Amino acid sequence: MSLEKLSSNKHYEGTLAKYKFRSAALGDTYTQFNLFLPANAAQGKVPVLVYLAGLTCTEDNGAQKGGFMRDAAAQGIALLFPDTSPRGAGIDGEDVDWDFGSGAGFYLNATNPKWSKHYNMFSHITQELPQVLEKAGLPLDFTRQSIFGHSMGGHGALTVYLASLLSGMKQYRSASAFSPICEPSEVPWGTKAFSGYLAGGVAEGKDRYDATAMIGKVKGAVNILVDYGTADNFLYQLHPDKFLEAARVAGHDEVQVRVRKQEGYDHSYYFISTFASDHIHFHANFLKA
Ligand SMILES: N[C@@H](CCC(=O)N[C@@H](CSC=O)C(=O)NCC(=O)O)C(=O)O
Repeated sequence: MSLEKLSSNKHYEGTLAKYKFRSAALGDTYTQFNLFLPANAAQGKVPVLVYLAGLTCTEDNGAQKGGFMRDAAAQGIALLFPDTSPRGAGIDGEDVDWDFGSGAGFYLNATNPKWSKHYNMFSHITQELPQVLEKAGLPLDFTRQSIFGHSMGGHGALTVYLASLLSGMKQYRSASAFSPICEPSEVPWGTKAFSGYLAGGVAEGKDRYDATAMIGKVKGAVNILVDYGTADNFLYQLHPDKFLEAARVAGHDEVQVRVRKQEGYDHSYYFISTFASDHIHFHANFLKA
């Protein structure tokens, strides 16, 4: 599990580096990630904010187009950008569709035997990456960790965060999302992923990986921010209104769950980078508390 550094660039007085390692969680395939370390990481461990990208993305989309680094550098927060799926697993059909298989890991642990050796992005994000980075001696404080993401990655951020609360682990301090798939068990992207990756199909997905179903089960306080655009051509896949309604029914008020409707914005990184600063500052409130 040793890390190989592939590139390094000075960025806002810190460093953005790309690494590669052989992942056990992803079935012994090579995976890559980008890591931004702010300048103050030279003095000691810094908090970590994990960014999960969407369908068709790699570890590069958020790092190159998200516009997150200026504020992360100013706040002294590291940014971790994992890939969105295993690569080159050699599974029949994994490279056929853009919304299933490669580039579309959905941040779950597959239980369908066809996919379960490799498609374990949930374990990769929540366990393997923190262990590998800590073992490598990188100056990261995983006791101060939060998570955010876009679209499929927004679904990932919300469900990883809520799963950690429901398990009692509280691994993450806060979660935020740009145009997340909030109710995957009711929309085409999600039902396709759950039917394919999970032995128990959509019912298993609804129980374990559906933010709208999960938020209703969380009893304690949550720290969640969601932004979506009214001109998003994928809005029918997202259901932010359903997530908000479920949160309110469960007693989570606007301090705990804030869902913002942004007029005229679409699904792109132009939208994400417009509100990037808000999301970094939202997480900084909890990571630096
Ligand atoms: N190929 C698709 C569009 C794919 C797309 O829009 N991907 C989004 C994430 S969608 C949900 O997870 C994305 O982030 N793309 C990468 C980027 O840099 O914009 C089509 O043809 O419609």
